[in-house]
Amino acid sequence: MASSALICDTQPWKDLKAHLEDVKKTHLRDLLSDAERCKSMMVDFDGITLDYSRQRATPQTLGQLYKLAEAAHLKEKINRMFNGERINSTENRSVLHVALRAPRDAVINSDGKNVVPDVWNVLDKIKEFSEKVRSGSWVGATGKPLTNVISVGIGGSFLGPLFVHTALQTDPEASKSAKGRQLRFLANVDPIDVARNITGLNPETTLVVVVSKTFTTAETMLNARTLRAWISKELGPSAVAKHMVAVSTNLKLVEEFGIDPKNAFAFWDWVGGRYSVCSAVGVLPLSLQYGFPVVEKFLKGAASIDQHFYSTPFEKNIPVLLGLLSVWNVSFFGYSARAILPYSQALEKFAPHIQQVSMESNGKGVSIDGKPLPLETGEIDFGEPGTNGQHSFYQLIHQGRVIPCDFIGVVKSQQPVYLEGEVVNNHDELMSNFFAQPDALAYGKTPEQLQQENVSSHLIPHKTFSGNRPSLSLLLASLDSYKVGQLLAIYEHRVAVQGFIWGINSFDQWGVELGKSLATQVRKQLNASRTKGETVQGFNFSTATMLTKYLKESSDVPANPSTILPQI
Ligand SMILES: O=P(O)(O)OC[C@H]1O[C@](O)(CO)[C@@H](O)[C@@H]1O
Repeated sequence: MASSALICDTQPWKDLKAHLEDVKKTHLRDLLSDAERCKSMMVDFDGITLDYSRQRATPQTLGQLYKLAEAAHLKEKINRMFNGERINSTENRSVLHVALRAPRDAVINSDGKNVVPDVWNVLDKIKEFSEKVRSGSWVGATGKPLTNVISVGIGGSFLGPLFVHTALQTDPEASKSAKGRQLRFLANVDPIDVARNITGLNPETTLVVVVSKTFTTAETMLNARTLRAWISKELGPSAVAKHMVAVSTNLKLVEEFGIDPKNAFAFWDWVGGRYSVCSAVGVLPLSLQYGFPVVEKFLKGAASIDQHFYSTPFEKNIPVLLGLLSVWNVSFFGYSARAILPYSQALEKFAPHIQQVSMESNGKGVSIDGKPLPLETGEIDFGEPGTNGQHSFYQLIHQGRVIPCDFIGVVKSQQPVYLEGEVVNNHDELMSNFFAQPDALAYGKTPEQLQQENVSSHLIPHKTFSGNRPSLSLLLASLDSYKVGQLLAIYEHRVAVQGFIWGINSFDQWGVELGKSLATQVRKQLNASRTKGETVQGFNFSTATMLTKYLKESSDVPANPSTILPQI
């Protein structure tokens, strides 16, 4: 790709900097008194309402952000992504997670080849396999049906599927079809995680799905070897063929591990790990748990947003609006964090997933051409479901630092509870908070209001809320598998929009490599010290001292214990 100007050197960027000073003059509570402005800041699409009227922005800000999008060639970049161009230039790969949820008859090319038939071959294979396992026609080595699944993977091979699983558990249709089945996730290399995962499970009725794009990730491979040993010890080595399957782009390593390639489910290098939940990475374990039809609905939800993102003018395009407003908050206001606050317990794993999608994608220091960036990209994403978060970190959000918030609410509860004699049901109670918090942040409370309430003067400074704190609200009609797919795709594309505007590569992750290679050196040292008694060398004073202490104090841990971890 030809080298291009940094976005911060363009005129629209400079104009926005100047405009910022104007916007800062008006408090959000005054912006909110303009009903016409608020009306123009609401978008409805396919059961989703976005209200961004509580952003510190005016219609003029939006106009200027569209000019910025033009300067960043946003539309062209979106098209290049959908056209399968190799926009992940440092890895020379296309970025085609949208193909994973495209309808069977769609045509999406990578290198001149339509990838959609390959996608559907794997989906059909997953459908067939998961139906066999669920119906009991595929059984374990001792002839028992496999009712439990442990999905072994980390990062993108874990967080997305966990988020979707946690959300689907509360969907009545999905939970009905999951009856009698369990799905667990093993990610951490901490032995506690493997011990917790196998606790209460019988290997005779357990299927292990090893999920790794590369099939080289240290944590996943060690956990996979540990579970292989657990199965072999209990059922004999030949049981592995019936009890272990894999999801990977590296089918050669899958075979070398001892998993029959017939039981491997492929995906492709044009799917980034953190964008892989719609590939076999998520679709296989979720189909085993809920059945393929439920997962197909989830894919259709994501596809509905893909279409919306691709074809809707920016003024009504939810991921584009969200992306532009995030750039506005991060790069102009200098707000470096973003809170993701779903008022839905079913979405408790949404923020952890988006943390990876967003922070691994956009936490970059150079432009896509390799030029050092004079601006910060990405933001610190964190979040918890409301109302739990209100009793935890909201104090800081209300009176401490300014952190733009995403409030996500659901109109119809998945599992309504009504108490006799109470008019406001439990979901109404939850949603009362969803509606109240954004206004509390925006309006705040002035010293004059407190005086009128006869608050003692020494408490007035403590009870004052400055307000003027931006948020946006996403209201979903329900939270079935279709909506979960939509929500996922909205955030995936929002992150891409931010990266496209900042002019970075949102699809590589070189920043995770250095720590991995240093861990390899430490691992070698531990091995040499434990097996040959070699002293610690080649590390700085601090690391050498701590490592030596660790080796000394863990010397009573046997190097090669012959038993598999106890269950806890
Ligand atoms: O699926 P794999 O290849 O095991 O990788 C797991 C994760 O590790 C990372 O490479 C980061 O270390 C992520 O990008 C990826 O999702």
